Amino acid sequence: MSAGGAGKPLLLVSAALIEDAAGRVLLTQRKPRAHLPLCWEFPGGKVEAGETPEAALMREMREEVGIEIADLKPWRFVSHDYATFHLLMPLFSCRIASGEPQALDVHAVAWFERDQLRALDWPPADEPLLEALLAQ
Ligand SMILES: Nc1nc2c([nH]c(=O)n2[C@H]2C[C@H](O)[C@@H](COP(=O)(O)OP(=O)(O)OP(=O)(O)O)O2)c(=O)[nH]1
Repeated sequence: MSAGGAGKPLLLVSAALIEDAAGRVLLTQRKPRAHLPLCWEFPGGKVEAGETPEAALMREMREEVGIEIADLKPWRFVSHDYATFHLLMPLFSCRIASGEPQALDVHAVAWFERDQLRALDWPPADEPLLEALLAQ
């Protein structure tokens, strides 16, 4: 990670840490032609102009996986330098208030056991989040 990066756009993305009663984690898989193709990641997306990070996450969860979320609490964030932009991504812990996750605008959606998480392909920015999650 670099502390420089002058001139690169800052991208603000909100993401969700959603666990079920058994401790499984809900992840989405990126599309084959997206940046970081087919990586598994915390569901979420870009915060649009005029939106709060929380409102953006609620919208993205509706659009991408068809669920309503509640009890959003800031959990961790990452600040990661990608080649063409700098990512600032708050990860909110939250719960599903209604709906069953479906792959509406993602390649796939699935629940994973904690011991399955390390074997997945993740975006590089997510490494510290994964470690924090597995450490708790
Ligand atoms: N949702 C999410 N994005 C992540 C994670 N880790 C990570 O590096 N990213 C990056 C990948 C993308 O470059 C960026 C999210 O942008 P995106 O293009 O997928 O967001 P979006 O859903 O708003 O997409 P779009 O409407 O522009 O197609 O953040 C993560 O855990 N979850």
